[in-house]
Amino acid sequence: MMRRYDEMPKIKLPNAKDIKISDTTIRDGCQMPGIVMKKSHKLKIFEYLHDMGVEKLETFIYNDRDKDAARAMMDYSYDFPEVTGWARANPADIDEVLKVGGIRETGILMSISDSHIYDKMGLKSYEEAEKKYLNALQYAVDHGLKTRCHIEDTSRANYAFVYPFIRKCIEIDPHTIIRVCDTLGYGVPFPEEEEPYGIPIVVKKLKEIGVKHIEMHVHDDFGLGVANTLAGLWYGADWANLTFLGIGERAGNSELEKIMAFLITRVEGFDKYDLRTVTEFAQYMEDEVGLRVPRNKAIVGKNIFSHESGIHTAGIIKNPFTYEPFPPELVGGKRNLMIGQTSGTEVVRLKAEEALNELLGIEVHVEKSDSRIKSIHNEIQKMYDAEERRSSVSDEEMKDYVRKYFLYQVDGWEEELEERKAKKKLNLTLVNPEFMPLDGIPAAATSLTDKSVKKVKNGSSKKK
Ligand SMILES: CC(=O)SCCNC(=O)CCNC(=O)[C@H](O)C(C)(C)COP(=O)(O)OP(=O)(O)OC[C@H]1O[C@@H](n2cnc3c(N)ncnc32)[C@H](O)[C@@H]1OP(=O)(O)O
Ligand SMILES: O=C(O)CCC(=O)C(=O)O
Repeated sequence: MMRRYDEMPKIKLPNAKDIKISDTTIRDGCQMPGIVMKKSHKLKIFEYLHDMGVEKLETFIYNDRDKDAARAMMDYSYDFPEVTGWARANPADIDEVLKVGGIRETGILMSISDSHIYDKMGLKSYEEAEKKYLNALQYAVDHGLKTRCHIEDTSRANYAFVYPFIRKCIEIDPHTIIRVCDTLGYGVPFPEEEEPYGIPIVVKKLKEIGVKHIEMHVHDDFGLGVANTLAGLWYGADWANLTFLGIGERAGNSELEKIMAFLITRVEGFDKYDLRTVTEFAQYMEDEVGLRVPRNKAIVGKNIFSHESGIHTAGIIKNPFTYEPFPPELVGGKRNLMIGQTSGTEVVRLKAEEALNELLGIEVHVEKSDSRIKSIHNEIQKMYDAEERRSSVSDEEMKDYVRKYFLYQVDGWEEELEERKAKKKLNLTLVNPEFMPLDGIPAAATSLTDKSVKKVKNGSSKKK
């Protein structure tokens, strides 16, 4: 049977036990136009990353602001994320990393594509680029740093230069992490595609030439960030470098929360990570860092556990597994059933029941076949037919519908009530055995009516 999350088979990833996550929200994420992070933001992000179990992060060290934040992060003395540096391929930049004190690893930017070497850097040849980059790597090693070689723009580079160059990097530092930077998102996850685009082939060949550690850093310009990062992991990379919410240059980076949620829920062996704070983390980014999180954003968007359409809500009410990829608790989220244009009667029944429970203070069960449910559904549908309403029906409005159809009628409600009493058609099923109906009318309802009728007559329960 496959009717529960724990009954679903998990995917096996050959090197699952070696895979680790590094974060670049505070580095590449900060490069996003419009994002300005204060030290307090960086520290809070650092804490959230710690809660999630992220192993490492990288940070700039170019000015006192950067250095101060890096030192403050290290002052937490957390085992993880390890705070690492970021430098261009210059001894001077590496000196800045060393000046922070306490940083044991740095990334070094080694721009590898022709346009980066010749146009951006103004270098005259591959040899000149190679000399500059290897010199910086040697300098970092000589100063006792662990290294990462950030091979920038690998997916638009000439591999007749890339592979021999990387061989020389691992001669200098056999344990260096080779970061495959898909800088403009040109990579593709298809195993048959060759260099420079094919991420699987690039990663496989790097392994073949003796690279021990490979990290994926993938931009999302063509929307393939997550697919390419996973392709890298599947073919032998052991690190994924990501940003929370995918913030970063242009279309951003591959999302930390997506990769982690995928690994935790779908792949064997990732219990070490914990995403229970990510919904709150996203809210923090919205409230404090000023980033708007789209409501349909995977994993953390407000809609991720919101359901409105008839078939979906009816399924969810019976078993949330039908239309939820994982339980909301896993990411600190909350299920939200709503009534809107595409809703059927089952969700109206549930929401009516909830409204009654709240209004009456007792547990009430309402049948889907109850004609009043149909009436409420019809009234709501008419509102959408008029094409004026653009939003869902709120819980407050639902209470008004329930007052109108279950507790009294707006026009002639007394007669209707008498008629129903006479016909004994006040057919709420009252689950609470202690509840004593008063002449067939729920007691709480009678005490509500005077006030509520006035409210309805004022028009506050009119269609919105
Ligand atoms: C793809 C990426 O995300 S790369 C990271 C991008 N992030 C950032 O740029 C943010 C941090 N940057 C900074 O604070 C500044 O740019 C600094 C401190 C690094 C340098 O500032 P400046 O000296 O004023 O240089 P500026 O920013 O104008 O230009 C960047 C320089 O870096 C050089 N550079 C680019 N890539 C590399 C590289 N791989 N190795 C060494 N130098 C490089 C450029 O050639 C350029 O120098 P040039 O003008 O002498 O040719
Ligand atoms: O430091 C890196 O990851 C390389 C620069 C970069 O951000 C990129 O290539 O996209």
